[in-house]
Amino acid sequence: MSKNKAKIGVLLVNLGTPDSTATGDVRKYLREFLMDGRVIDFPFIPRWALVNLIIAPFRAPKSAHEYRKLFTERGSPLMYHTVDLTEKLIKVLDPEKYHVEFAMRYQTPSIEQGLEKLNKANVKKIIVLPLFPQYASATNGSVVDKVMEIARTWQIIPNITFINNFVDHPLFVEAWAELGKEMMEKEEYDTYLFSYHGLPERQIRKGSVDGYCQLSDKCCGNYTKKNQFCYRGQCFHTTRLIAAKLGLPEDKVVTCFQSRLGKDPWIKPYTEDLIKELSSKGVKKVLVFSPAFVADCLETTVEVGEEYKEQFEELGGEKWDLVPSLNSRDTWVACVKDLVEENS
Ligand SMILES: C=CC1=C(C)c2cc3[nH]c(cc4nc(cc5[nH]c(cc1n2)c(C)c5CCC(=O)O)C(CCC(=O)O)=C4C)c(C)c3C=C
Ligand SMILES: [Fe+2]
Ligand SMILES: [Fe+2]
Repeated sequence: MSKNKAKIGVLLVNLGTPDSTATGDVRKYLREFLMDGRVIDFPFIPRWALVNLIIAPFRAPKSAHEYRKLFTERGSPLMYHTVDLTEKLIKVLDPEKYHVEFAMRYQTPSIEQGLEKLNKANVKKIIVLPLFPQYASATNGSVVDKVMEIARTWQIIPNITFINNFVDHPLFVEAWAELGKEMMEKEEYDTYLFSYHGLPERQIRKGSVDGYCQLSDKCCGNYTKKNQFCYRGQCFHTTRLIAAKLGLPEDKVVTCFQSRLGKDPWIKPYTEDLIKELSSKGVKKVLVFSPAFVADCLETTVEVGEEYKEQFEELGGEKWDLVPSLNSRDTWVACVKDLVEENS
């Protein structure tokens, strides 16, 4: 390819993380994140009041304490794993064809900074890959919203392709199966628990085609064109694909949802309820997957790896092992490469 030919721009977008574990930085992060109307989908005034009068003042110190357990000498895992993934992707993609940048939906580096770099490089097209395997308005939808808010101010808007979700990409499934297999070679487990980030039920209903999703096993238990964008349906589908790849017995596999915030109903079953149920049935050894995340972060390492583990052990559980996330694992890098190339 000629050196003068315009390249394709690739923007990987992850959620974002506080700049440091200082309470002020955590508060700044929470404010930006939770004031997004796709995350807390209330009208502006009630959202502003909830975030600024309740969540930011009271939650920020508690969250900062949690982030102090998570950060390493390289900083936030969510950030450095995204950096590593980007660097590895640059190495495997054709350098004459692609210009790769990464950004965070909240805080830094911003989507605006990432897009400006691609714009300055005169790319002919931009592929945006939100690093969330299952589509949700609060994550992938919000990335699309932000990219368009910025691009609409440009005089020339190149072609922009958004990758909506990648739950059934074979290399995504393969990467999780490899990780699971590595854990299963060292230990035997009674139960395989798949814990996904939760969402308010109303956000699923708002996106439900013809009222199809009743938040039951009947609708979310199948993956069809009616619920192809239903977050809960996609999570159950992810579990089925990974479990099938690993040959796990169906009656040993459970799916649940973590991180509920506030009093409104979130999608069920809640992870903490399932832990109680499993313990009461005498389950002792659990292998936990968290495939709504592609990098280790607060939600995996601290919430699943420490807090839920503690709950399980207090109820008599013996083993609660968390499968590490995809991070910058080779099969995952190959998956991202393929997603980029097939959308070029
Ligand atoms: C209404 C609140 C929230 C919705 C909806 C929500 C959806 C959602 N989030 C992720 C991924 C991540 N969330 C993370 C942290 C986090 N999430 C919320 C709230 C909602 N998320 C809060 C308040 C926090 C901050 C932490 C805390 O104070 O407990 C993270 C971790 C970031 C890190 O720095 O490590 C991720 C990743 C998804 C995939 C999702 C919808 C499907
Ligand atoms: Fe979240
Ligand atoms: Fe459903």
